[in-house]
Amino acid sequence: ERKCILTGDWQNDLGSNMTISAVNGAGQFSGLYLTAVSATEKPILVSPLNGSQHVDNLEHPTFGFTVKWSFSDSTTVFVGQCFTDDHGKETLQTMWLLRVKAKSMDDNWKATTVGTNVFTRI
Ligand SMILES: CC(=O)N1C(=O)N[C@@H]2[C@H](CCCCC(=O)O)SC[C@@H]21
Repeated sequence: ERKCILTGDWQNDLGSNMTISAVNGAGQFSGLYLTAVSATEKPILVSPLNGSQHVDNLEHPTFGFTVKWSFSDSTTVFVGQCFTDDHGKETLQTMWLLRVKAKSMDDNWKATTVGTNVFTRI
């Protein structure tokens, strides 16, 4: 069957790149995320990510990871699944929640955005 281990380099349709390190026996991994876009005006810097994927059944595993942005007070969580097409091409179909820091509780309602995004290997 077609296995999908997330280790490696990925790019999404915004042009953001991520590198995922070795996935350990428990499915845990870390990595680095370089976003091509940002909600802040601050200079973009590489940011750390940590997450885990299912490794018990490597057929189209689900995963999740968190990016703690190094250049802003925001955090993004990604959740998704790895699919492999008939030619062996892998894609990560994800949804994400970006939480930016709200100035006060009054701004809490508008501090989380959601989106979908697809990653392919580079
Ligand atoms: C994959 C995807 O859609 N995104 C991506 O690659 N970059 C943007 C956001 C970057 C946030 C940077 C930190 C900040 O602006 O405070 S996370 C969701 C979106």
